[in-house]
Amino acid sequence: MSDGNAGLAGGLCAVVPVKAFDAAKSRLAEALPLAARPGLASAMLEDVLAALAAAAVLRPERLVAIRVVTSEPGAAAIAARHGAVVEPEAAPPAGGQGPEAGLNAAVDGAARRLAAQGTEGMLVLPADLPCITAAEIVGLIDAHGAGTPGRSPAVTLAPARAGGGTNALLASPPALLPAAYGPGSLARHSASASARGVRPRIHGSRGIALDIDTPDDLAALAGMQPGPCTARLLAGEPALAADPVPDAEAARRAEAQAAAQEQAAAAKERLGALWSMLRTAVPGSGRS
Ligand SMILES: Nc1nc2c(ncn2[C@@H]2O[C@H](COP(=O)(O)OP(=O)(O)OP(=O)(O)O)[C@@H](O)[C@H]2O)c(=O)[nH]1
Ligand SMILES: O=C(O)[C@H](O)COP(=O)(O)O
Repeated sequence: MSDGNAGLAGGLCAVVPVKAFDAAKSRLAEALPLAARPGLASAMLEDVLAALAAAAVLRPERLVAIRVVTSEPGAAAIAARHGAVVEPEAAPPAGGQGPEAGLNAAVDGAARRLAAQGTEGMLVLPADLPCITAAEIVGLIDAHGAGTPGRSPAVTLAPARAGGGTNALLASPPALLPAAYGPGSLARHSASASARGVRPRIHGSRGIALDIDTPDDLAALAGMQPGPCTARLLAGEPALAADPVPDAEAARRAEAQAAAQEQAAAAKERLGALWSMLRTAVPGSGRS
């Protein structure tokens, strides 16, 4: 992976915007006291960056750098553990619109810098996706397509499970679209791509779809497999000592394991559907 600016031209740079930990996750106020929210925000960031670092090992020629755009001092140590570079965020424009003004300004600033450096594309992921896996990131990057010099513009979007949000935004070139986060942003990002003559690819992915905004999202974590830092936090265990940046073999094993789990879940779903079809088609075939 690039150590910052060098060698970006041929690939994608991941950008993770991070709000100050002590202001983050305010919509969880009903479920989590203020004192618990910075810990959750930093654990989820740790899991997102670990998944990105592992994906960079699996697709070294495509995912060439990871940047964390933030004014949060505590993000530096976390970023460093995963080979990510911190970029200070620009202040949002005065009178910027809505609570997402800071997020949109941070992403647009990162996109402009990447465009100026000749980077092929940008992958924006929020820091609140505790279930994201390296295999899912690889799936997203592969769906976006191979990078070729002077490739045509492309946009790939991964939806949030709720609220019409955008949980992953891949744009080639990086500043193709202005960031338009906020409720219903998936439709805005899609329309913005179409207006530029680019048909957006919509790439659904189960772990990426769960961003933790509300108490309902926290409850949804119960049926999912969060990354190790978030899992330990939710189990009330002390934080994990950071895993080192994964080697290629460990990343491949994790990818194979995640793919096997996904296949097993899909097979179970197909069997369930087949069983209920049979029960409908052949009355009295059910055991109940
Ligand atoms: N750099 C930067 N990142 C932001 C800003 N606002 C939100 N983010 C990040 O954008 C992603 C999505 O954020 P949200 O879920 O909208 O905001 P949040 O602070 O995590 O949660 P709420 O306080 O409940 O809105 C997360 O990674 C946030 O850390 C901002 O002003 N600057
Ligand atoms: O547009 C979005 O997806 C959101 O506003 C930003 O993320 P959130 O769903 O975490 O608020």
